[in-house]
Amino acid sequence: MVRDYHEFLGEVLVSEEDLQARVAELGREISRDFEGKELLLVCILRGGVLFLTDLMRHISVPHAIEFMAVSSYGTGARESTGQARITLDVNTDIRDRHVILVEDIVDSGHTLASVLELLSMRKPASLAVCTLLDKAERREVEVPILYRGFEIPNKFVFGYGLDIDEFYRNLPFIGVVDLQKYDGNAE
Ligand SMILES: O=P(O)(O)OC[C@H]1O[C@H](OP(=O)(O)OP(=O)(O)O)[C@H](O)[C@@H]1O
Ligand SMILES: Nc1nc2[nH]cnc2c(=O)[nH]1
Repeated sequence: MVRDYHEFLGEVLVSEEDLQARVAELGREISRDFEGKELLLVCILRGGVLFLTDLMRHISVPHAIEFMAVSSYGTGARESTGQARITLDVNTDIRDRHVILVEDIVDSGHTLASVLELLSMRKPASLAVCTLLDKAERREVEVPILYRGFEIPNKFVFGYGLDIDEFYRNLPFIGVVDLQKYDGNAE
């Protein structure tokens, strides 16, 4: 049974109000930076979906959207792993286009590093990263982040696209998981 998140919510790290305000700011910033141009927003599934759909409502320059999926291997569901493999590629030619990668969170950096390596070989006009959350303390490979919603501490978070064991992505805020309570009460 999927449990009520109140049973293991440590704290609300970013409220719905603060999230929405920051997403709107990022959208305005991107719109200013790309004025007169056309954009391609590439969302990395699945966590980035809520962020993408809110962000694009605040981007006033013309933009198309595409999706990629990456699977990582290794240590366990709540640890990043150092290896990432593209399992779903964009469905369009990105050559000479202005591309922004949209992510929910950058942790070790391996997911983004793999995607950036692949896409940069295809010679886009520009390639930038927009992430809602940056867990900078955990970085293992440097990745260039142009647009950043919030830098967050090294805690496991959920909500607004981010899952715990695939659930809770629908919550409108970012919460910290109290892992002792979550794992301790697991069936
Ligand atoms: O910087 P990294 O250490 O590579 O971690 C970041 C990645 O981890 C999460 O995806 P996850 O693999 O949990 O998939 P999901 O988005 O489908 O939940 C997140 O959405 C990023 O893509
Ligand atoms: N749900 C979730 N996924 C992540 N992937 C990397 N860090 C995190 C995190 O804190 N929460």
